[in-house]
Amino acid sequence: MLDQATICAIATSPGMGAIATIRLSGEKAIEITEQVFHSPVKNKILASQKANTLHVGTLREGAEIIDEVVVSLFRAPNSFTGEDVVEIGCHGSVYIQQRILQVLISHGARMARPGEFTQRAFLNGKMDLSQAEAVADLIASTNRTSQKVAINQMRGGFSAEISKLRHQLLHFIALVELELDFSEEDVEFADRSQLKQLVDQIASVVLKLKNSYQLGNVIKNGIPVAIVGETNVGKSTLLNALLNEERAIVSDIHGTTRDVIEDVVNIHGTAFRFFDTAGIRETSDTIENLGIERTYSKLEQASVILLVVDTTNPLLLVSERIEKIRERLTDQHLIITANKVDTGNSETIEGLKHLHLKKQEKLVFLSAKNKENLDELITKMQHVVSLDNIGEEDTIVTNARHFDALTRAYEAIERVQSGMEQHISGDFLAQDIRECLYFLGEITGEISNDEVLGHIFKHFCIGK
Ligand SMILES: Nc1nc2c(c(=O)[nH]1)N(C=O)[C@@H](CNc1ccc(C(=O)N[C@@H](CCC(=O)O)C(=O)O)cc1)CN2
Ligand SMILES: Nc1nc2c(ncn2[C@@H]2O[C@H](COP(=O)(O)OP(=O)(O)OP(=O)(O)O)[C@@H](O)[C@H]2O)c(=O)[nH]1
Ligand SMILES: [K+]
Ligand SMILES: [Mg+2]
Repeated sequence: MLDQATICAIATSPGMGAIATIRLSGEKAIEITEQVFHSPVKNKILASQKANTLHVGTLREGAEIIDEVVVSLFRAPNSFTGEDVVEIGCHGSVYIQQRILQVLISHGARMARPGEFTQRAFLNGKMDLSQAEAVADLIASTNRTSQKVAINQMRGGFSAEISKLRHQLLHFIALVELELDFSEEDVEFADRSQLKQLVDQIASVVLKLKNSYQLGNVIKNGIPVAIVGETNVGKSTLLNALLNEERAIVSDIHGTTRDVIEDVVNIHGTAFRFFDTAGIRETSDTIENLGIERTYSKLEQASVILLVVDTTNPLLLVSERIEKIRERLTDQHLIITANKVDTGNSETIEGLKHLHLKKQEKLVFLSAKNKENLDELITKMQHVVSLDNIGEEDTIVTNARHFDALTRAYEAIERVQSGMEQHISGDFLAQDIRECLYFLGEITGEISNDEVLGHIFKHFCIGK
């Protein structure tokens, strides 16, 4: 339900910058501003100004001037929210911004809830729900890839795909219903092989979208990289070097790291989520063993494994460690990171150079302590999981809610597919198709309720 109140909020980051923007939206946006704004132009009335115009003047409380401001006018339905919108550009002082908010509220506006401007844009049909959600993703984007995916979704890329699917599903229902109409005359009107082709095509698109979430999750949360190896090989030193920060404790004591240490860093536009882990060794220490168990579980969860080996150790030992980890991997990429080349054993280094690498494997020699050759490691990590080839047109699902809906839509489609194999009658097929439509409608917000909407918009920032 859309309430009629005129809402206001600071749209810019509080306490930062020379200029701040306060935004009002609603029927009384212009009227309320009128009462506190004074133009130096004689007899200028905001109410009679054209849409999309700017006006310089003073913002006052009674006779007192609070600030010199620029006011921008947008008129319904041509605004971000679809309502009358006024933006007040004032000076960046937190005190001034608060005073202006107070004076607007005392003239009848109320504070906007988090995400309420975007929620109104959705309720007024300016955008669908997945586009509104992309606004939040865009604000939170930290690199080129997450920005690209969010802007594509905000501009309706995902919505267009869903809408295409909806049309195909409706076409399917129409064909099936045609068949039903003629069934008494025993005519098989809808060519079932054509129907089958249509449903298979829909299923493959839904599956593609659903599966893109694996990549979408990586884009949103960073590529998971586990740093593993024996104790004291320099895993924590490597983490610190990659983060450029003394994040983990480094010492020459074996078993220094006990728990998983996690941090995200943006390297040349790609977010990596690193996990420094407890060194693997035989030990009777209970806590350390719990830590080692966590190391193994991170090994499973990561897409890239940095296996750190210590080149000051004998070749045989190092080779044995590599083999042990290889045995445990499924489809993760392995980068064997031969550390401590500054004091390394030359026989070990030579031997490693001749190590036979499998398809998903790479080898890099470096010194974590001296930050020597880190660039080569970074380059190799980027090659391993290249996100650069995400095209402008590719739709990538990054939102758990969408993934959930797609999963259920796909289940419904699978029921249609198996129903067709069993020559089930058209009205049962149509029922599952309608269910599929329902779940797709949840993504765009055609199907929604206050609870779902409340949950989505409360995670937005205030002023958005
Ligand atoms: N000052 C300001 N900057 C901003 C926003 C804003 O609301 N105000 N935005 C807020 O997110 C973003 C830009 N998005 C916007 C999207 C639509 C409209 C808008 O007024 N659309 C109307 C009118 C279009 C027209 O005049 O051609 C419309 O769609 O009908 C404004 C901003 C980022 N920068
Ligand atoms: N010479 C040299 N020493 C290094 C290098 N990298 C790490 N070290 C040293 O190796 C020792 C162990 O380093 P850590 O980073 O704590 O090793 P770890 O693998 O995290 O150890 P655990 O957490 O105990 O498993 C420290 O004394 C580091 O200074 C390197 O590239 N060269
Ligand atoms: K250590
Ligand atoms: Mg450590």
